[in-house]
Amino acid sequence: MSTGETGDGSEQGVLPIDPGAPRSAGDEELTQPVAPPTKAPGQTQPQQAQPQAAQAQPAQPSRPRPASIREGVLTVEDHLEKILRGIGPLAAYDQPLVESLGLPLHEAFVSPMDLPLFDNSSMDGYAVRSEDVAMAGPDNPVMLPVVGEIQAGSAKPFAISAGTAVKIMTGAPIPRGADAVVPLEDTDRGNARVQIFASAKRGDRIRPRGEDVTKGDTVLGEGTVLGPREIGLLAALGAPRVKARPRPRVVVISTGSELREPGTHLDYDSINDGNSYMLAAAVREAGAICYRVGAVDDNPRTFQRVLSEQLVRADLVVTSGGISKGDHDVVKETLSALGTVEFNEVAMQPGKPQGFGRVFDEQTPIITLPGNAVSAYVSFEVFVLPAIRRMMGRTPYRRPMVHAVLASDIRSRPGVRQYVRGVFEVTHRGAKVTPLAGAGSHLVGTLAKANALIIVGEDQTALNMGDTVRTLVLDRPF
Ligand SMILES: Nc1nc2c(c(=O)[nH]1)N[C@H]1C(S)=C(S)[C@@H](COP(=O)(O)OP(=O)(O)OC[C@H]3O[C@@H](n4cnc5c(N)ncnc54)[C@H](O)[C@@H]3O)O[C@H]1N2
Ligand code: MOO
Repeated sequence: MSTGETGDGSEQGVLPIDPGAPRSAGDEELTQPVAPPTKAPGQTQPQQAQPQAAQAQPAQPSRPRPASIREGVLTVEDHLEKILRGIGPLAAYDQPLVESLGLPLHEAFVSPMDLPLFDNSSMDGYAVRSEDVAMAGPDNPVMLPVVGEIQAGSAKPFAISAGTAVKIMTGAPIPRGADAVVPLEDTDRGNARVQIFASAKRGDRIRPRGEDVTKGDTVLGEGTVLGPREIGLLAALGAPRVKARPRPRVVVISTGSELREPGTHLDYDSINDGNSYMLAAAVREAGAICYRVGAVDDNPRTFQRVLSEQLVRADLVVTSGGISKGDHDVVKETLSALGTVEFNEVAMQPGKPQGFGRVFDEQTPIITLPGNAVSAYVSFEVFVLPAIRRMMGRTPYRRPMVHAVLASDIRSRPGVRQYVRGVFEVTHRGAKVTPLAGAGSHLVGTLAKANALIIVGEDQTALNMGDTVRTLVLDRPF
């Protein structure tokens, strides 16, 4: 059995797309214009195109809503759509080549030159005229005077005349008049004169100009995700920079007066700030640049000050904690007052409380995640990862789902989409996923054992051993 990838992870087929990326059916409604890059004082990268503010563009219920979801609760799709509508692709500009690793090429790359750029030798040996060595053999050496030596990088324009040879190194330009190279091993390696013990045909051991790439060829299409091979090719073609959307700069802030920096003293009532490290790593894994801000306490003034200080370097802010129903939910309290961030209950577990909007004059997008570690992780996977990919112009935005056979029963309550931690493996019988025991949103030990999230739909209350289930296989590049 194959692992049956089902394409984009969207449940109902809505795949919002950025204007620069290839389109597929159903994308039109979220196509947005991209403004030219602008630079605010102190910014190191052009700002992202400003799409509609979240509150100005309420999510349109564009697909059937599972019947079991309570009124007033957003579906996962609704919340994701709201985020993707509210966060546009960053404006593309020239990126240093190595920095472009993992970014999609903004426009097709047309080769400005032939590769190889000139006929050159594929071996160390002697450049000759093939007709001069046509009769050469082990018992019938041909003796030729050596009129010079050409190394790779030698600028000397060489030409040979009939009955002569030039010593030549791998990669060096073939002198005019020569049409073959005899390798050193088939000669006596002479310097003034050389004995040649093998014949050579026209073109032997010559790498001809334009053999690999012809000037004017489209060598990399628009949207090609740049890896080491593509970057190597671009450099070989003389491009020190390449046009791509930049890596988004994501500021990660965790909130909670109980949080301490790992490695510092813990009182009986304090815990280590695991989330900001987990989220920072996830941001980086998604291909973005992360600025991890240590934990801030539950004082709204502190939170507001830290947030506003950070915006100068943020294309996106991600917070964890402080958004549920408690008395000291600092993120919700502070940002609700601004009126540009909406907090909702989303029909998912873990990850029920969520928020999204824009903040301050910069109108920087902010995604607020719940504080429970597993909730923060799952929320990142479901909402932040697609947003980062959209900013970079990487499609699909969402991780493709994989079908796998369930190894033990799962029970769920109706009205929420459950993301159950599991272990995915491919056995000789096909793809299999085993749910891990322990559903608590605080269980980071279990989270670290998982490599997959099993999806239980909103209207499903049970998945049984042997069922084929939808699974997000984590950590896989896509
Ligand atoms: N009365 C209700 N209480 C709660 C509800 C509810 O609906 N009614 N929802 C629960 C759910 S579900 C979640 S999820 C959490 C989300 O709460 P917050 O986003 O406000 O998060 P906090 O209260 O700040 O923290 C929750 C939990 O996570 C720990 N935490 C927070 N930050 C970190 C961090 N950076 N590293 C490690 N652990 C962290 C924190 O200590 C708490 O234990 O609310 C439920 N409550
Ligand atoms: O929804 Mo909370 O995220 O279950 O723990």
